[in-house]
Amino acid sequence: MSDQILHECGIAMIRLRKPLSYYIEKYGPTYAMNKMYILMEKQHNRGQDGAGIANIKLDIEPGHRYISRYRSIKAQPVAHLFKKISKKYKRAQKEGKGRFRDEQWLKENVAFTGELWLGHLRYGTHGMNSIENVHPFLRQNNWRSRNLVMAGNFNMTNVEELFDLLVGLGQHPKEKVDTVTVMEKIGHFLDEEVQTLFERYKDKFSNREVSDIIENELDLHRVLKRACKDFDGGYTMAGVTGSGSAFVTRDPNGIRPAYYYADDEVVVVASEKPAIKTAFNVDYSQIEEIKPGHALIVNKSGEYGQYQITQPGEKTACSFERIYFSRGNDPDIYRERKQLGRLLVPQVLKAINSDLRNTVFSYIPNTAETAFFGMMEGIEEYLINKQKDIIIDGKPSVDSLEDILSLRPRVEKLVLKDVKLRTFITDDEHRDEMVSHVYDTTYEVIRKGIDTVVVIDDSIVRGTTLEKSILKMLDRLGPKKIVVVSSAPQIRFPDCYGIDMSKMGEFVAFRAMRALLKDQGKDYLLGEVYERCTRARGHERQQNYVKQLYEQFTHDEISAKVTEICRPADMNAELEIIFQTVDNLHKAIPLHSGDWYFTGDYPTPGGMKVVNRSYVNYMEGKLVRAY
Ligand SMILES: NC(=O)CC[C@H](N)C(=O)O
Repeated sequence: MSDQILHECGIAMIRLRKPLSYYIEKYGPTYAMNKMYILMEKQHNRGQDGAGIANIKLDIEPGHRYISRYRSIKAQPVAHLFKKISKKYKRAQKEGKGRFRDEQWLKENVAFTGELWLGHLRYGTHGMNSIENVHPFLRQNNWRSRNLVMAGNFNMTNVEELFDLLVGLGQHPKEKVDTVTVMEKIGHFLDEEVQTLFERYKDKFSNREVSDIIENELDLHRVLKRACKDFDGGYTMAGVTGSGSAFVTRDPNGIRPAYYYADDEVVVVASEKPAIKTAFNVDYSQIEEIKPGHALIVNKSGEYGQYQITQPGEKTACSFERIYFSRGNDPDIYRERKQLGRLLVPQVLKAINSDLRNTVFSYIPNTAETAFFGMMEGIEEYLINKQKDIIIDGKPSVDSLEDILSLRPRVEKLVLKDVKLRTFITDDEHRDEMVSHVYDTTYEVIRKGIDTVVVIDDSIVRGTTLEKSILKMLDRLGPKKIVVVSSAPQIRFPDCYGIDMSKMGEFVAFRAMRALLKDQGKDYLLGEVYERCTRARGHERQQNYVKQLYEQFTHDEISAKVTEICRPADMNAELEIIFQTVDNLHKAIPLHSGDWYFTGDYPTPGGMKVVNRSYVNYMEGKLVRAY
């Protein structure tokens, strides 16, 4: 990925299903902490802002702490958290001696030794990047079962409405941060559930007995059904109660990912499968997806199941997870990325005039590497078929047979990513120069004026890194032509379900469409669409009016204009930018069909509102998020 887009959060949950002493004996006292560390570290790709972790101890006597939480916004937040936690363990080992292996002593004296863990990696899409906004969030209460600890990978498109609903319920929230809004909504119905159970049993039992009954009978299924019905967005929300029940619930379209594994020792949940696989060394086929519109609920005694929370809609899981965000060592994702590269081959061959002798193939590190392998397999296949044809035809006339058979695609590592250089010199010209050195290249492998360079990237969002860094750098090598290939289609519309790209005017595809309108004297359409968007404001069901602007042009016209925009002023080589088609995207990634950023087809009414609002913001010159 050359243009950085910030995105995503990751969740990690572990519930030990047997008494703590079982694990102490079998694996040692640090078992769950170690597993949690791996689970979170293997998802570090999902949170650039911070990380947090909470731990709940089951069945603690009154007077002892049973909820612990740490959060960090340090440069390596996961490592920072676990350094602090392991310090506690080390001290306990030193001071406790033999008691370090005693369940009772550990739980009474050492934090983070409970049976239930909830971890989170954050990239914020709402609110600032401050420690207060790092998950898990706590909603505290003196009744154990009313305590709620929450963390999520989510973005709601109707936070304002949800906030108003809370006020309507009689609450008085002190902030508008989306995680608080969502937690307060769930917390409200958790309170009601506890209260209902209390009313039911209070005449027959003492209050202390009722508390126990409540903890055992707490119906999170009912709580979530009531709380989630007004959510509009993409979400995987995880929560645990002070009494030790837990849930992870997923939006009706399955936009955000969630996977789990369970056996008689543990229930584990994570945003990505490879994290579970690596941490617990289980078979891939044993890791299941939490179904869209469902919640995985683990009750206080450790029983678990999936329950329907909202009416599941069409499954439109985010395809960007597969193209770029998620780790590429998931076997399905690996295959899909390769297939994305392979499907681009016909377009690539056209761009290089099938001249493999004078073409060098390369990729932008690191996320485009897998697509690159797929593209090269496709090129090799083409070559073998070509060689076969020539031999079968018996016409090796152009070259000698040996020449034909020895031809191999030329592959070089042309683009290297370096650390960002500090832009301490503040004038624009020098800042641009520093930006251009984020990447470096390999010299003397390109034949000047003869070779074409093909580089594949996973996506092109704003096009600025291409223009300011990569193309300038590659052009200095003196190639005849540069072909940039994007394994993702043109990003035309904003995201509002977890990826931080809601300012439409920044997308290079949008700028291209805008320039084409101007070239063709169709500028008047901008105002027409603006009117439609403003007239629709406040309406629940809206259409995506911005689509009409893109519909004026073909895929190729937009690609050609993107090429023009990204071309640095002083570039010598010819340039061509190629994008994946949406059809091929779906062929490569059939089970994750969420494609609103490419097509404008949002799966929820809130998404339609966001795209129109984003356009209005653009027209009014407001550089703000559209949700
Ligand atoms: N990327 C995410 O999932 C963000 C979660 C939440 N909206 C936050 O800003 O904290």
